[in-house]
Amino acid sequence: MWPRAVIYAIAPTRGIAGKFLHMAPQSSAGPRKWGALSMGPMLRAENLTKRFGSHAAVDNVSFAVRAGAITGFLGPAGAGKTTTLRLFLELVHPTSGSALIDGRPLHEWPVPARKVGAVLDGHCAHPGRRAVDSVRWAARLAGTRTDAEELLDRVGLAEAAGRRTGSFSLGMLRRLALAIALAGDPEVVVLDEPTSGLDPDSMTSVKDLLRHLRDEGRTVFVASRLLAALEDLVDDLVVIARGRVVGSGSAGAFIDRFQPQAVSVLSDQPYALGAAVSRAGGQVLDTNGQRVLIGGLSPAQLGEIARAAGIALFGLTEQAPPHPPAGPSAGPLAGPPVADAAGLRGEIC
Ligand SMILES: Nc1ncnc2c1ncn2[C@@H]1O[C@H](COP(=O)(O)OP(=O)(O)OP(=O)(O)O)[C@@H](O)[C@H]1O
Repeated sequence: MWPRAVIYAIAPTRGIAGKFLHMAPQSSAGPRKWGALSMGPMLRAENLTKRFGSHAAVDNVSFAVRAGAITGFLGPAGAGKTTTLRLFLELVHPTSGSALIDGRPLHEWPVPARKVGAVLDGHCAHPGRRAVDSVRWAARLAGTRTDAEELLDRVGLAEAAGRRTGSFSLGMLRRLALAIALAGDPEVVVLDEPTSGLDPDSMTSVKDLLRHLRDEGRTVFVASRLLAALEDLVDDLVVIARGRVVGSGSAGAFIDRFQPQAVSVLSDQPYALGAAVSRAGGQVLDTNGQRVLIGGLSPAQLGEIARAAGIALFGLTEQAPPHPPAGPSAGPLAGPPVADAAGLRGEIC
């Protein structure tokens, strides 16, 4: 069942490739699947539980992540995303159940760094060491011949390759962490909030890199609280709340299913915005001073259109559909759908 408290917002980003995810059902009345079965899984959680004392951070979770796709792991703060990633990486041990990578626990792979590269936070290099040396070191540990300079170039750190990382910004450290994770030429890349704290250009380049990794045939599993951070990136989604998977499947189908019918925005150029919207095939449903109600476009599309036209948007709000989607598990969306003033962030909670 989708919980009533699914609140969401979508950033002004491009559309999503509609692909499918294979997921092991948790029970007959278990989490919602909105895609069809497809390729075999690369990551699989089976009845996975992790308790900290009496608290189940991850509660009997089962899901699978398709090989060769980018899968988003979406959930609010405290949902159990990081704990699940840590379970796959064997940084914590499950209370029960299993977290398998390509059918085995990570430690059973001869060189784990060649199977999985992971970034859970941006702090992974000695501050006194040069970036290029940290990447070389990681490559040496994994036994690969990775060209550290080329890899740093791929993550946008070519200029900083020779610098000691103690002076790096958060965004640079995140890129460096990604380069270190990729030094083992891994089949699977696991990332926790990889675009958090990055400026828009850095976000775009990190997302482009992740798409390249997918296009190279790697499996990318990326956790985020924000659908906006994933929407234009992921093929599939697994959604977790309060330690339980509440749904999984095609990201496009997820968005379509919960797409509101109208988007309300504030703009100091309402007429120019209306014209741009009409040119793009959307409809201006209503105007009231600076507030414009737009139909037929997602917030993501609207953001793109406004950005392309050089029009600033403020107070973007999604309007819940007047009739909730049909189906036994598609409860009405509760709470105010939110997107912040710039329309750059959204949250599922
Ligand atoms: N080492 C720990 N000891 C006790 N409780 C923990 C520990 N690690 C996580 N938790 C708890 O488990 C729950 C899930 O935490 P987790 O960090 O996995 O969530 P999350 O979805 O990654 O959240 P966020 O998006 O804020 O990082 C939270 O209630 C958290 O407080």
